Amino acid sequence: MPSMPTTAAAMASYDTPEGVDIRGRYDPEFAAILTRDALSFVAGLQREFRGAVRHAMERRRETQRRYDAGELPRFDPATKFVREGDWTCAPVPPAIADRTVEITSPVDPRKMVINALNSGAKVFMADFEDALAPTWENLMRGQVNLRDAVAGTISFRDTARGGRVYKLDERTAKLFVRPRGWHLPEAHVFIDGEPAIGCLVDFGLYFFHSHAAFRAGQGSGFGPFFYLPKMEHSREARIWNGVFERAERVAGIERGSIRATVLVETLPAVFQMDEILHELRDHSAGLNCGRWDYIFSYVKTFRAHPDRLLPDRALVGMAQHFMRSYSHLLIRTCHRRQVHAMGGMAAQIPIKDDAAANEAALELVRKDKLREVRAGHDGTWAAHPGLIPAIREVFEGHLGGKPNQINAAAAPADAATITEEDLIQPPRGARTVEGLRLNTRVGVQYLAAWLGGSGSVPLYNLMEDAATAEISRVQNWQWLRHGATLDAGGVAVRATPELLARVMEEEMARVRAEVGAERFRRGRYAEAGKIFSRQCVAPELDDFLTLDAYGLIVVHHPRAPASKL
Ligand SMILES: CC(=O)SCCNC(=O)CCNC(=O)[C@H](O)C(C)(C)COP(=O)(O)OP(=O)(O)OC[C@H]1O[C@@H](n2cnc3c(N)ncnc32)[C@H](O)[C@@H]1OP(=O)(O)O
Ligand SMILES: O=CC(=O)O
Ligand SMILES: [Mg+2]
Repeated sequence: MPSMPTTAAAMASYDTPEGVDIRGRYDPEFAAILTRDALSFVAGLQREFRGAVRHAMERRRETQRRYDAGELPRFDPATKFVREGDWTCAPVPPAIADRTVEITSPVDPRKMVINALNSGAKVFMADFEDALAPTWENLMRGQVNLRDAVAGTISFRDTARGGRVYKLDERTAKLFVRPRGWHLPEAHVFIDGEPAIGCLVDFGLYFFHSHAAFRAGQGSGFGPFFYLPKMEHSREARIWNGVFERAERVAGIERGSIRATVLVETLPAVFQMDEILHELRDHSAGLNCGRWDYIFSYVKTFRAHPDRLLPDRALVGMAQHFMRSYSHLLIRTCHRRQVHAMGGMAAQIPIKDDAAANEAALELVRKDKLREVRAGHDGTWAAHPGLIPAIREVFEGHLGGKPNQINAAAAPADAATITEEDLIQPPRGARTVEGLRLNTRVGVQYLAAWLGGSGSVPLYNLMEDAATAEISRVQNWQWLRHGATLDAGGVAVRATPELLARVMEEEMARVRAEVGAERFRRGRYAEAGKIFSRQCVAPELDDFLTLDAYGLIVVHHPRAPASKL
């Protein structure tokens, strides 16, 4: 735990407008972001949209209660006219016609932001969401990094690498920024006595400081560009559209300047893709298959349906019928509406110490990307710069010089006839105690890293972030809740809290041996183990592990009693 600040800088405070209270640490660098005008802009967004956000979150809970009572997600008969209507989204801005390879990374560390912009990818998605633990320090440093990246002045001197200096190349990737989801509060910024809505802080501060430089540079007259996560219904897209319109009005820039790609990464949202694009039609930059959160959402949506248990996490890939159907329908929907249909993230990352294993991992990435481009995706994600040459080769080889396949109206043959049943068909495969062990080992290590301030980490040669960790948590919960039968090397055993307790003890010992006693003691592994166990056996499934654990990373200055958010 950091001690109370005593320097003059730490005793200074932010210059805030009426009704705004900053409870995060003071830092002169952060103060250049948290200016009175920028905070007034954020407060204006909060005041205009907080009622609609509250309502949307209540509607999520209400809809979930219906799923819990046995209803299945489906297309909404009331918006059939939108799905069947002949409309298109606004033309794609020339600056982002080519999005064949997009790299993602958290908005901090600074070095990673520079590396991502220089990586050779067409787009860099800078993340306040799945890849970032939303500590005050991470969020504010992230804002500083983004401002400097758009200004073109970002640089970094790496003392750990003999003082190597990082700065931007001549050509860089186009920047997209992903704010947090609607559900997350920002407990270091209070507006009118309540925590601000996290994504409005992320969006508002970045937009305020960078829109002019972005449009003049990166966006060639358009922008800034965004990725929007975890929406469940088009009413949530309508709120974002309102936020964009307000921002454009306040900034005095043309309507339709801001563009955003929506991640279709919840099960309810797949039934709303046309409706989401329609709400955002003047601000849309297409849809993306956020496959990891989508799997998480499948479990969450069907939490009360014992007939829809997932097999081991490693078996829930894009070849499963419900996943393939989702990706194919997304491609068809986007191309009908003349916007990009973006593919998702393969979780493999380079393996440094084993050439054969590295080649095998790269081959899996190539296969995944080939499937995507053949199906009609216009671009895809990479988690690491080392994957970009292989992914570019696959996409550019297939597109033959075209920036995308929107006008080719590419879509798989089955896409026009995908049914509600196709989209929810239970995945097939074995459920094993080994799967329970792996979920536990990965979930605990991810949570320990997240509590320590890292939101994306390499574990067992895969990239793990909040979305992939959520699958581990909810899958354990689901198996325990419904007493799933698991295979233990040919013997059938039932998933029970007692089994989890035993697995937890053994896996904690294994993690301790793997990371070493010293790192285990200094890290927050024991605390993470307790939280993860509690979440797996909770009578009611927690909506988000990051929301449940958020209070543990909130640090108020001057120190207030522990947050009870
Ligand atoms: C489900 C989803 O939402 S996916 C999207 C959200 N997830 C992400 O964005 C995860 C992005 N990826 C990462 O965070 C990282 O690649 C990790 C944590 C998985 C692995 O990171 P590391 O262990 O640091 O990787 P590694 O040691 O191989 O890094 C080598 C170099 O590549 C750089 N690098 C690694 N990943 C990235 C990245 N995504 N963007 C930019 N640079 C990167 C490192 O900065 C390092 O640079 P250096 O040689 O100049 O020092
Ligand atoms: O955000 C992406 C995902 O797969 O989740
Ligand atoms: Mg996600």
